This record gives sequence, structure tokens and C-alpha cells, in this order.
Amino acid sequence: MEKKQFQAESKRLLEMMVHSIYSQKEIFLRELISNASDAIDKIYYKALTDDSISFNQDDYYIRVEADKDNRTLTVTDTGIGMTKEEIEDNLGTIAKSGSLAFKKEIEMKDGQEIIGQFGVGFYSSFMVADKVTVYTRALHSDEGYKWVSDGTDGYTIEPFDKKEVGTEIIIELKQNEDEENYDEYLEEYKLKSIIKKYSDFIRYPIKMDITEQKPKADNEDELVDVTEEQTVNSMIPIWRKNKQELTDEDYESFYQEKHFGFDQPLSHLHISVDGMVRFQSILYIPQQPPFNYYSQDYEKGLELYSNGVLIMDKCADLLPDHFSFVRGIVDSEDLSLNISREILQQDRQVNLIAKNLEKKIKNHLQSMLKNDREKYERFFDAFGRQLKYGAYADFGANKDKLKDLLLFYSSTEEKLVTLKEYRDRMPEDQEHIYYATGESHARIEKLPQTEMVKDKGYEILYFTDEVDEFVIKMLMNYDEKEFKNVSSGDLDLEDEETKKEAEKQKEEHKDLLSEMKEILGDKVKDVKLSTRLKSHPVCLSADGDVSIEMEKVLSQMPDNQNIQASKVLEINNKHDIFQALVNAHQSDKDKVKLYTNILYNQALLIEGLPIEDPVALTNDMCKVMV
Ligand SMILES: Nc1ncnc2c1ncn2[C@@H]1O[C@H](COP(=O)(O)OP(=O)(O)OP(=O)(O)O)[C@@H](O)[C@H]1O
Repeated sequence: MEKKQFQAESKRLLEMMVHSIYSQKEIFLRELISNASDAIDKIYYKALTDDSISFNQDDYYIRVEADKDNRTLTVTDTGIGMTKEEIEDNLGTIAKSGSLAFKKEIEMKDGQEIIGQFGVGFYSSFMVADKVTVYTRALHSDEGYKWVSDGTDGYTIEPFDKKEVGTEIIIELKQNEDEENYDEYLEEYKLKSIIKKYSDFIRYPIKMDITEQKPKADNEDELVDVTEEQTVNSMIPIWRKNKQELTDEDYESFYQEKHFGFDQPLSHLHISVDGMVRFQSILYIPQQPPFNYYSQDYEKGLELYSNGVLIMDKCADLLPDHFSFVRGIVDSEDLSLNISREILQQDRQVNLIAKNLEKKIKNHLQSMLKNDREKYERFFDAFGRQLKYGAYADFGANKDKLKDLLLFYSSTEEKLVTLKEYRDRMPEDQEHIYYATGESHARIEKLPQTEMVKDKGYEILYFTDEVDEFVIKMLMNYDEKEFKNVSSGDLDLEDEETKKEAEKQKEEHKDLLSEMKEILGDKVKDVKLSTRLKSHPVCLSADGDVSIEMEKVLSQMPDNQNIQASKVLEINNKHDIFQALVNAHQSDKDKVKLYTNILYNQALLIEGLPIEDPVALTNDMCKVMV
């Protein structure tokens, strides 16, 4: 007999399970039944697609059996079973690797979070068990195995002569405690109610011996206890049920049973289509993104069934990238069982289903936005970035579908608004949709460049997400109004008189401005007098397509190509510093150089751009002070 150690991460999880004070320990049964059902799915699928396996519907079932004398609970299935390697891979390591790693220590407490949020499958049996024994024999395998563990540090594996293919799991219940009566899990009514609650829609029969009082055969007036094997679950998949019959709790149970997310779903959709292609689907939007959502590791996709038989765990082709956060299932009687991953992409039915789902998801989000704004904002907080990526990706191929689902923070409303809301509020004389970019709302609020636009009474959208400005460049305009960065060089908001005065001033100070440009060299494209600044001395504006914020984002990219905004240093000629520059220009060339360099660096700082030579800047500042 081989004795093996659990992997370190699994050990910690087990420890939490064994000592768990999690209140819903009963979910262990849901997990075991769900695994059993998955195992039958696998063999059922094989039987349907491989003629060499004979198949009889009645052969596929799950059985739950309580033994009060020995205080054991047994869950048996006629599924695909496990080979020795599979036992070690699956029962020796935690299935969801990384699920522990990403949870912060502090959140783990006694494991409550982990258990509640992930369900952690097979391991949850150690919440109620002192010892778990698994007998299993894999399809096409001559040998069976016995796996035993008390859930502390390791397990043993030995060959075992198991007659039938499938798996039998025996739970030896813990001793009763003050707060927990484990004997409950031996009671027929309790087991039945747990199965009804969590596993009613499992498509295979879950059988149990049920004792009922029945009239005696020879004397109808006398009742006797009769024990018979019965199927406890309704076996109707939830997606085949009528929406009206289902409660929110039913949908939540299914979400949890399937481990679609580690939280309650934010929203669900139940779809039944009977047109060019027939299918049923239950889709969920989780509340929070999975820990790896915004990374390469995340795999999008829906469970795909062909007439009730699972054919694919995660069918990516059913979901566009912009809705990759959606989880759920699709079942269609029009799909071939033998469909392979390669064929799938070209499959007409799959494409039709995908198109239909995309439309339904979009409509669902739109109606949430319209009817439950608070919920939509929670959704947007979690997944809005994905919608923005979607609008930007593929050269904007999906931008028109997505633009009305986007939200941005508004300077005047002080909350998230849609582009349509902004557009509807625009005064007649407003030519553009204005936006400003920065790290935070507070920081944008203080940007000198916003002053003039605000003074005009115009609303500004605040962009704090890196992708925001790229999205807007892709959209180009909304309802015929172009987007304009408040930092762009050509705001053109001044009235005629101001423009004339600016021209005059420019002419008057042209020598000073060209001297400053010479001092700064290639660092700036131009130095000019600002018409937008009121109280601030300087700012940078960008001339051309690349804004300063875009320059920052692009510089962070792995393939940084050193794309730079074409910067213009703007000076406020109404600020006292300008007079100081004018005076210096007349008498002290070194001072002009000193002031110009400091002002340029100040403008960089305001924009959150790196100072090229901090030592030189501090030396310059000291020169001014002494
Ligand atoms: N009754 C069973 N028959 C065959 N294989 C099983 C059975 N129970 C568990 N397994 C195997 O062990 C693996 C681990 O099970 P576990 O419940 O820990 O996680 P999971 O089911 O993979 O993930 P999750 O529960 O999060 O969906 C399963 O994926 C499956 O391969």
C-alpha cells in the first residue's frame, strides 16, 4: 500500500475543511453529486459517440446510501471512474490551483470564504468526515483502486478488485459536537431535502432508499413501513424548466453548483429560442471578476450541451470577447454530438446561437442600464473595462454595439453618465464632447487645462482608465459630435476679442517666446501664450493625434516604441510669473533660461510626466531661492 502526502496547498485547504465552522456543511453532498454527474456525463458522451461501448439509459445513476449503524454515507456513481494517475492528480491536489494563492490571508479566516465562494469540490467532504474512502474503476481499465484519507496529511492508494466501472465514495461521519449534529446526514428527510435543494436538476437519477408507510397488502387499514429505492430528483435540467416555475434561489443554486463564480450572480438570463436554431440557455453575470479575469489566463466560454449531453466545458466560440465575463450553459438539440473544436468555429448552428446570445446579452445590459442604474453601475465597475476593450479591439469593429453601454464620470453630474446623456445635455453652442485624462478624478479636477472649458459651463468627461482615450479615439464621435481632449492645442473656445488680444500679445512677446523655445529645443514643439489658463502659470498641451496621457500609456507597453505627444508649453501671460519673464528677457538671459527650465518641469509635473533631470531641477530651484 502506498502512502502519499498531499501537496502543501491542498494540505492547508484540508486543514481548513477539517476545522471549518462553515455553516453550510451540507454542500459537501452537492459537490459529490455534482462530481458524480460530471463523471456520468463523460461516460455517457463516450457511449453516444463510440459504438464499441454499449449503452443503456438505466445504467446511469447516482446512489446515496446512509448506514446508521456504521455512521457512513455512501455516494455511488456509474460514471467514468478514475485511473490511478487520475486519482493522484485529482484527489491529491486541489483542482482549482491558485484559488488559495490569490485570496488574501486576512480574508481566509477559518476558510469560510474559500468554502463559501469556491465550493472546493471533493475536499468539502472533510467538513463532515473523519475519513473518506474512494473505490473507483475507470472505463476500459481492468483494475480498480481504493483511496483512503483522514484529511490530515496524506492518503493511501492500493489496487482493489472493483467489479463495475464507476466510483463509490464512503464518508465516515465525524463525532457529533455541541454545535453540529453530524447524525443528521444519516436521516432520510435531511438527505432528501439537501438533494432537492441543490441537485434537483441533475439529469441522472439520484436514487435513495426511502421508507414510507403503506397499507398492508392483506389488510388495507394497517400501515407498515416499506423501504423502496426511489429517484429523489426531478431530473429536469433547470434550463428546460419554465421560467415562471423558477425562483432567484434556483438560479443561484445552479450558479453555485456549477461554480460559475465565487459569489452570488449579479444577474441572470434564461433564454429559450425556437427559430432557425433551437436552443435553451442560462447565462449569468457574476458580481466580481474572477481573480485572473483581466489576464491571459482567463478562459471565456459557456458549457455546451447537445440535447442534454455535455459536449464541451468551455465553448469559447459562443461568446464574443467583449462579453467574456458571461458564464453559463447552452443546450441545443440541433448540434451534432460529434462536433469537434475545429469544426465548431465554422458550424452554422453554433454561429447562429452565438449571434443570438450576443444580442440577448446586449439587450439585457441595456435594460439593466435603463431600469436598474445602481445595479448596472456595479456591473460596470466590475466589467466596464472589458466593454471598453471591446469597443477598441479589432479596429473598432464592435464599437457601435457597445458605445451606449459605456459610462464615464462627468464633471457636472459628479457621477457616471452615458454618452447619450452627455449629448442630450449639450448646449446648442457646444461643438465638441470634452474629456480630460488623469490618474484620478481629484487630479483631473485640478488640471489647469479644464479651467476654460468649465468656465464656458461645459461638461467634461473624466478619463481615469488607461483604455479610455483609446476607446474615444476609436469612436471618433458620438451622434456627430467629435470628442476633444481639454488639453489639445486647438480648443478654439475664445471669443473674437480674446483672439485678437492674444494675437497682439503674441506679436509683442514673440522674441521672448522664441527664445524660450530655443532653450527647450526638441522637448517642445512650441512655446506660446495661453488663452485657456486663468489662475495657473503654465500647462502643456498636445498638438496632434497623440495626447500626453496616451504617451504615458504607450510608454508602459512591452513594445514601447517611444511614441511621444507633440507638446506645447503654454504660458499664462496674466500670471505674475510672466512679468518676471518679460523683465528677465530685457536684462538677464541666464534668468530666462532658469525660469524656462523650471516652468517646463512644473508643467511636466502637473501632467504626471517624469522629470528628465531632477537634479538639475532642484539645483535650478535653489538658484531662485538664494
Ligand atoms: N465521482 C467521480 N468520478 C470520477 N472522477 C471524479 C469523481 N469525483 C471527482 N473526480 C475527479 O476529481 C476531480 C476533482 O474534483 P473536485 O470536486 O475536487 O473538483 P472539480 O469538480 O474538478 O472542480 P469543481 O468542483 O470546482 O467544479 C474532478 O475534476 C474529477 O476529474
